[in-house]
Amino acid sequence: MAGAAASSSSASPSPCSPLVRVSEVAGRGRALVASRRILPGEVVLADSPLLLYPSSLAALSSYCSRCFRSLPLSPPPLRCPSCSLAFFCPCCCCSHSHSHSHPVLLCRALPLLSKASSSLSPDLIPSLLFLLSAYSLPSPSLLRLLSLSSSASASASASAPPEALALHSLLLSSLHLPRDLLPGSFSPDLTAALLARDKTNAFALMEPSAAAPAPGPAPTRGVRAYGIYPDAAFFNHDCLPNACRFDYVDGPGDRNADLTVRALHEIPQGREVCISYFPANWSYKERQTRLLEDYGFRCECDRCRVESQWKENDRDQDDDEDGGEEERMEEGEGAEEDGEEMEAEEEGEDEDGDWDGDFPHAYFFVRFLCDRENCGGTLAPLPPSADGTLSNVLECNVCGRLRKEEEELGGGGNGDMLDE
Ligand SMILES: C[S@@+](CC[C@H](N)C(=O)[O-])C[C@H]1O[C@@H](n2cnc3c(N)ncnc32)[C@H](O)[C@@H]1O
Repeated sequence: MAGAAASSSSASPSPCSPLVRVSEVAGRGRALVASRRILPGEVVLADSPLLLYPSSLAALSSYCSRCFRSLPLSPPPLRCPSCSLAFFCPCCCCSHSHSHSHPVLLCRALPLLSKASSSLSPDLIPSLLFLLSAYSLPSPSLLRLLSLSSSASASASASAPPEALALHSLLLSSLHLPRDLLPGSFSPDLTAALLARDKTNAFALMEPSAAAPAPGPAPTRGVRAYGIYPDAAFFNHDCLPNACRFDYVDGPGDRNADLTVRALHEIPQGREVCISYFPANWSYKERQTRLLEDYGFRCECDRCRVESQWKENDRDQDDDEDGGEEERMEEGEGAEEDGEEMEAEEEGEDEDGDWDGDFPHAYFFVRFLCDRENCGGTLAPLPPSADGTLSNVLECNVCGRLRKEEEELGGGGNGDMLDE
């Protein structure tokens, strides 16, 4: 289960939550560690984005370019008068000055990018949108972005990797961006450093799920935007996380694009708080491949230690049952695990609220993995009430389904669905 105890603390930045502090953990870099006992469902962190950027050019006409809410049909959204490609919510976002809502560099580049897009691989567009957004940041935010970790593989080489050089020259050649619009720091090395931060730290914000989820398989949801969150970027990964993240981008208020991380179960003081960087039902092979390629480390969590001992046949079978491909730190869209098989092998909880035994993920799958077909989300309890009363309702962070927790697990069912 998630989280080695932190070994030593450092003078790292303080996160915006009193529930966690930044600590150095051997072999894992900086980590977020519980500064007190955290209750099931408690909000560990609510973090505002340092940077948000659209996932594609098509997303520009569906989501406000400032707050990334879905654009309403009425009253009509405001089209950016300069680039004509970006839209803004009619009320709150139009009232911001144009340069605040839509940075000049991005605004000037979008028509050029749109024109060039037919001759570019679609895979390059999100990276170009990221670079344009990052190079539009004010210096303190750019420095903050660069202070985040980048995966070992990206930072291992002394010179900028070829993909970064190609993207850098695309900004200059295909887009013909005027030099005077680019910051003085614009360089191939900086482009490479920014791309490495994006790869290691970006969270995907999903397209909205249905307000009242219909029964049956979860519909496939694309990505509306990517965000970099300066404090959430300190969460390390665990294949059996003790927390998971939620976003409510279409919600009310001016912090709609915040990322909220809630505890799945009680977390003792001093324990590292970890999330999963992708759907928890991914196979051992998929997890290890993604973590090595995109995050530069080999996972040695309890679950991986157990699964690394499995016979190849078992693993292949496991791989066949899993599926789905997601980008960045995202949960959802995986295929189902065999819940019945997992239930039969449940293990017990130790005194720290972690699960011991040879098969530590059995309990996790039964209790915290959404069983809706095609979902792959993680379930976390709703936050406790003001007087500390724990909620017995679990919310899925992908399909949004609410499920009432059973008094005891192992009764064969998965609790009552509240929203069917
Ligand atoms: C989003 S950052 C997390 C914060 C990071 N540890 C830091 O020092 O800023 C992701 C990076 O943290 C490290 N990391 C995350 N989870 C890890 C784990 N379970 N084991 C080892 N390293 C991990 C990897 O270097 C990864 O590329």
